[in-house]
Amino acid sequence: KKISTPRSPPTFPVIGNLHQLGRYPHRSLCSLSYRYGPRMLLHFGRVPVLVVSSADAAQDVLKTHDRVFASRPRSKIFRKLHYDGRDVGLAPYGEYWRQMKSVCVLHLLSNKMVRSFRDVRKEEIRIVMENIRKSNSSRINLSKLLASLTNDVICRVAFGKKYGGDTDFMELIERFEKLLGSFSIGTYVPWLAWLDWISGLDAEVEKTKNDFDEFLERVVQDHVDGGGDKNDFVHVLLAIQREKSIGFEIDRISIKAIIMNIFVGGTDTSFTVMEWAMTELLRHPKCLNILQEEVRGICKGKSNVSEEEIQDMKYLKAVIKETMRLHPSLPLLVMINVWAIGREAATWGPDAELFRPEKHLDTSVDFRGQDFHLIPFGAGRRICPAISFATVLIELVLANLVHQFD
Ligand code: HEM
Repeated sequence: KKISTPRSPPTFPVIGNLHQLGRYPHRSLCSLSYRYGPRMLLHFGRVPVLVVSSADAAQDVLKTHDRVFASRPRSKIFRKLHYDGRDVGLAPYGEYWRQMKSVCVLHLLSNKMVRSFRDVRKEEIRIVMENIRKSNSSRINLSKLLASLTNDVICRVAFGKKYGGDTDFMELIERFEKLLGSFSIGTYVPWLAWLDWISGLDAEVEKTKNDFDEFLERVVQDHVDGGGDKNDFVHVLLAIQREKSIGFEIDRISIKAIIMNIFVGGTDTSFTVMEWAMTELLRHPKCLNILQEEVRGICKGKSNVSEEEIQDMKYLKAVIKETMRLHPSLPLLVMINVWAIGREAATWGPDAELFRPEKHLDTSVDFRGQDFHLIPFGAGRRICPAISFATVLIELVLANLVHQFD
C-alpha cells in the first residue's frame, strides 16, 4: 500500500513546531491533524516527529511498518527515569527487550498467572469495600482508595508483600509521571539544554530518580536477604540473574528497571481507568442505573461480585471500553495520538465526544490490538503485555463498587 508523504505545518527557526503544542498537546495535535491530515510531520526543535491521528494511519505504523517503529523515542527525562532503557517499555527493539518482555509475561502477566492471583484481588477488594462501608461519612476519597488498592495488588503479586513504610508511593509515582509529561527543551534543541538546568527540571529529575532508586534498591535487597514470597517476581528475576538462564547476564540495574516498569506502569494506568469510569458514571446517572441493574441482577442478594459473575456483564465491559476510548491512559505516545483516534467521527459517529457505552454492545471491536479504532493498550510488537492483568482487576473493582454502593 502506498502511503502519501505526510504534510507539515510551517515551522519557526530553532523551535520548529514546538510553539504549537500548547498546554494539552493531544488536543492541539488533534486540531492540527484536521488541517494537515492524519499523518503529519512536525519538528520538535531539530527532531522530526511523525504524528498519527487516525485508525488507518495507526495501522500503517503499528502493523504494516511495525518493525520500523518498534523502538520508542527517548527523551533525556525518559532515559534518566527509565534506567537508560534497561526496562521493557523503553528498551530498544531487540533481543534484550524480547527476553525481558517474555520474562514478564511468563512469570507475571500470562492468563495462567493472572488466574493464580485471584485470591489476592478478592482479598484486597474486600478490604477496600469494607473500608468504604466503615468510613460512615458521606465523603470518601475514592481516588486515593483505588490508587492504593491497585498498588497493593501489584506489590503483593510482584514483590510478595505490600511495601509501605516511610515511602509515599502515590506521591512518588505522581512526581514520576508528571516529569515524564514535562517538556525538556534540551532534548530537542541541545544548545538550549542549560534552560532545563536553570528551570530546575534537571534537579527535579535527578531527585525523583534517586528517590525511586532508593525504594527499588530496598525491595531488591529485601529479597536478596530472603524477604518477599519465595515464588514472587523479584525472586524469579534474581534466580535468572544467578542461573544466567536467558542467554545473557542481567544485573541489578536491569532487575530494578523491570520492577519499576511493573510498579509504575501497573499502578497509574489501571487506577486512572477506574477513576475515569466512576467519573463518567456519576456524570451519566442513566448509564450508572443500567450498570447497577445488570450487576445486581446477576449477583442477586450476594454481597460481593465474583470473577465468574463478571463474565456475563456485557454492559460493564462496554463501560470500560467506552472509558478507555475517551480517556486513554497514555494519550500521546509521541507518534500515535490515541486520544484523537478515539474521537474520529468517521468511526464513532457524530456523538464521538460523548460517553455512550451502548456503542460497544453490538460490535466486536475490542482493545486487544486487532482493531486500530480502539488501542488504549497500543498494538503490534510493543503492545501492553498486561491487558488481562489490568482488565480483570478493573472489572472486578467497578462491579463491586456499583453493586455495593449508591
Ligand atoms: C488499564 C491499564 C493499562 C493500560 C491502558 C496500559 C497501556 C499501555 C500502553 C499504551 C503501552 C505502550 C504500547 C506501545 O508503546 O505501543 C503499554 C506498555 C506496557 N505496559 Fe501497560 N497498560 C496498562 C496496564 C499495565 C499493567 C498492569 C502492567 C504491569 C503490571 C503494564 C506493563 C506494561 C509494560 C511492561 C509495557 C511495555 C511493553 C513493551 O514495550 O513491549 N501495563 N501499556
